[in-house]
Amino acid sequence: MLLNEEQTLIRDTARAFAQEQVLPHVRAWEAAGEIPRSLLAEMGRLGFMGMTVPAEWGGAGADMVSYVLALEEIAAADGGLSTVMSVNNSPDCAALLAYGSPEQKEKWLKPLARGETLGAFCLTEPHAGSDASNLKTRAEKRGNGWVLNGVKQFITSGRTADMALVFAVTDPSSSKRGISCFIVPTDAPGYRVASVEKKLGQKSSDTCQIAFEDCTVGADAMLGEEGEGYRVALANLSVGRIGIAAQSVGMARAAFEAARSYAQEREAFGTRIVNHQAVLFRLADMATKITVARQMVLHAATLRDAGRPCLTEAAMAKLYASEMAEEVCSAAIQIHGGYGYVSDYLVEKIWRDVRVCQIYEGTSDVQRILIGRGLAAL
Ligand SMILES: CC(C)(COP(=O)(O)OP(=O)(O)OC[C@H]1O[C@@H](n2cnc3c(N)ncnc32)[C@H](O)[C@@H]1OP(=O)(O)O)[C@@H](O)C(=O)NCCC(=O)NCCSC(=O)CCS(=O)O
Repeated sequence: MLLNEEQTLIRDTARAFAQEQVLPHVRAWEAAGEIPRSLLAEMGRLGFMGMTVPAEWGGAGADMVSYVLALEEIAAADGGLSTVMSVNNSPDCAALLAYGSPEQKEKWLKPLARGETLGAFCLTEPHAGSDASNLKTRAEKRGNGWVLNGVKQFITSGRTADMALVFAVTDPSSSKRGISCFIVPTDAPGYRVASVEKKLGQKSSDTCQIAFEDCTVGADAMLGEEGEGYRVALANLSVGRIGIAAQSVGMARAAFEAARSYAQEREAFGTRIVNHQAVLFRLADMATKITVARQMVLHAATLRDAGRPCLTEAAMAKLYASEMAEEVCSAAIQIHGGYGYVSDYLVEKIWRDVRVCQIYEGTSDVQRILIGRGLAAL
């Protein structure tokens, strides 16, 4: 796909930012389990935290193609940071843009899209991941507002976010149509970070279990209509999944580039290892698969920009790109030999970081369900 001038500029800006201001620090942030808030603020100033949000609501007003290009660049520097960016953009900003009232957009979307505040997305529960409508978190009407009780699991930015979109059952007798979405400030009494998970990868971003204990919000906290929450979640997750696919491409590309550089320097059997056909063919396969995945991402994003349905294409992009990325990152370790397995080189980190792309925002098998439904509807 050929990029236009604006898309190229956004990609190049994101690449320079990621390589200069992110990459040199990733080991330190991984060790600290934290990304400096000043960096997120800078990303906000560059327009990366609300990329497809129109300027009137604090965003960059860019298209989806530009968004996935920028996300690939950030992911090529740090997987954890790309996930924070991804959740903030979509589902969070996207859901507020699509379902928020003008007052909600003014109060919550503008600062989120500008990178002045950070968002979390609380759908998953300890017993309800793929089976996302099987929620136990309850929201009960009390006085003029709502009281939330329940536990949410695997919440990106749960400790650092300023606000969260929280999905809770408002009518237990109505199944999927009894779920509503609430905008909850994380300093509301009753929002408690129950634990910060110890993870395989993406350690720079926090992933938390959040307990809602008589967490009280006003009537104006509901996003969308009562009972519309499950739709709000699924509609925005499907778009968010194009972003996860872009992150997968970015991490795979970074591992590929590291392996190519290493192969051009390292010598074995009297020559640089890139001259061994086994290594060169491995690099050729890696580059081909990354290119295929990127085209799938760009295709899904282009459909989205054109206002065309892209549910199946988004699911296909996430499925292929995330599984490809693990394979490519493993091949990059193989090219590095023993050095690929130790922390002197980044490929071991990238391999750890990319694994979750096959799990979060819908596992590979959830993507297969969605693709299968798309095929059945043909
Ligand atoms: C496995 C599932 C795909 C199963 O979905 P369902 O069969 O339960 O859902 P449906 O009955 O098909 O849809 C319900 C409702 O929503 C509407 N809908 C669905 N998709 C869309 C869409 N793309 N756009 C608009 N509307 C949509 C649909 O029409 C129905 O509406 P009506 O009732 O007819 O009015 C699903 O459960 C699934 O995707 N599971 C995976 C969940 C997942 O990805 N979880 C990760 C969440 S991330 C998180 O919580 C924390 C991590 S974070 O990233 O920080």
